[in-house]
This record gives sequence, C-alpha cells and structure tokens, in this order.
Amino acid sequence: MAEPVVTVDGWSALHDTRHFDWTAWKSISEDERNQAINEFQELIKQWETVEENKEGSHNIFKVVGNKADLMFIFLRETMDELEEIKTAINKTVLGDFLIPGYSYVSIIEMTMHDPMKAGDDRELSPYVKERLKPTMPKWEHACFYPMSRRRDSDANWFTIDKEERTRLLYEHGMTGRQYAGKVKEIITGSIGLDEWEWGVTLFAHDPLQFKKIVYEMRFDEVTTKYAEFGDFIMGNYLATDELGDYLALS
Ligand code: VOV
Repeated sequence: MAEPVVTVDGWSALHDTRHFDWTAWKSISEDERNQAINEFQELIKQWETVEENKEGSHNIFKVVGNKADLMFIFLRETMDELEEIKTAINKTVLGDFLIPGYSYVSIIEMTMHDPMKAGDDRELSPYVKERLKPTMPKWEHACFYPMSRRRDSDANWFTIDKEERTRLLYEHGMTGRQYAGKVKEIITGSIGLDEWEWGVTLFAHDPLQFKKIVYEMRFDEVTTKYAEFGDFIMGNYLATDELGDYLALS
C-alpha cells in the first residue's frame, strides 16, 4: 500500500552560502581586516563550544566554482538557533562582506525503510542517535545537493507500495555501503521546509569519490526511476585557524 513511512528526525540543518565581497574587503585597512577576522574567530569559538558539548555541529567550506565563495553548514537542535546563527554572522563586521547567497533549510532524517534494522527501535539505538545528531566529519571536501522523488504518471514514488520503496532503498543502501570510509552522508528531509524534498550532504577525503558514488547510484533503480536533482555545490574544508590565511591579501 502507498502509505507514508515513519521517519525519525534529528537536528535541524542550515546550508548557508555566501559570496565574499573582495572589492570592499580590499578597500579597508589591514587593522580593520584583522579586527574583523578576530571578531569572527570569537564567534566560531562559540560554535566550537556547542560542538564540544554535542549540542550541534558546524563546518565551513571554500566553494569551488562561482556558485558561492563560502558554504557554512550548521546543525542545531532548533530552527530558532539556526536563525540566530545567521543573524549573528550578519551582525559581525565580517558579515558586511559575506553577501548572502543560496541557502537550504532541512532536518536530519532517517526512515524505517531499512529492513536490516527491522524490528529494532531505531530511536533508541546509539547508532541512530549518532546519525540523527552527528558531529560532522572534518574531512577535506563536501558536496551538497537537493533532490526530490519523481511524481510522473508512469513513475510516481508516492504511489508505489511501501514494500517496494523499502526494496529500492535497500538496494540503494547496499551501493552506499561500498563507500564506507570513503564517503559519509547526511540525509536531511526538507518537505515543507525548502524547495526540494531532501538534502544530500556528502563528505570525502577525495572529491573523486563524489563523482564515483553519484555515478554508481544513477544505476540503482531508486535513482534511475525516481530521482530528480538540484544544483550541486562542492567545497574544500576551511579550518578555523586557516580563516586568516584565506582572507589575507598578501
Ligand atoms: C554514503 C553512502 C550512502 C549510504 C550508506 C546510504 C544508505 C541509505 C539508507 C540505508 C537509506 C534508507 C534508510 C534511511 O536511513 O532513511 C537511505 C535513504 C536515502 N538516501 Fe542514501 N545512502 C548513501 C548515499 C546517498 C546518496 C549519495 C544519495 C543521493 C542519491 C543519488 O543518487 O545521488 C542518497 C539519497 C538518499 C535519500 C534521498 C534517502 C531518503 C529516501 C526516502 O525516500 O526516504 N543517499 N540511504
């Protein structure tokens, strides 16, 4: 029967991309630039405390290509906190140079589709807890894209039986498991929150693995028949202590 599947939901997620106004940045003095960097590093320290306390997680990436310059990813217990973070960034001096670009709002989600976990109370298992409220890996690269399930008359994800959806996602999971240690994924649900139905955030040491996994999954029936994709954004990890170098002009 085409019935909804139960989801277990975790932290809220904000993918916040910014264009950096290099022209304006070059027009202020070195002292002003250093003050702006120091002030921003204090803000990052607050995020680090939240992460150490396992109350959220954050990552910053230098975006390759011109869709943005930086992509911030924040995970928090509530949407209120995500909005406060965005506003806190905008209130800093550096925020004047961080021009808001594309953003994506979603909530970490796991479904009860996985037959390997059937019978478990997924909400109670430490594995599920870690997946719903994860500390994001500080790996070298990330790739984010939104996606939806197709709703064509001859291929409609929302009209097929739950058992069939479970079978298709099981096959998908088996492909994914071959990338253990190479690709980590965070799947966020965004129905009712943003334009697409899911957000896919992938982490890897080697960006070639993004191309490989996404290509290989194109041949899984669940993707071939039922997946539609938005724009991809790829970035390189920016550690807090590298922010000064990233923004240095000489
Ligand atoms: C890194 C590898 C990897 C692994 C191990 C993995 C496993 C799994 C499992 C076991 C499950 C189902 C249970 C659950 O936990 O929800 C899912 C669920 C999902 N996935 Fe996935 N996925 C991966 C990776 C992975 C990728 C690369 C993509 C993008 C698809 C592509 O073609 O580019 C993706 C998408 C999704 C989505 C949109 C969902 C929710 C679909 C829905 O309709 O409900 N996913 N996924």
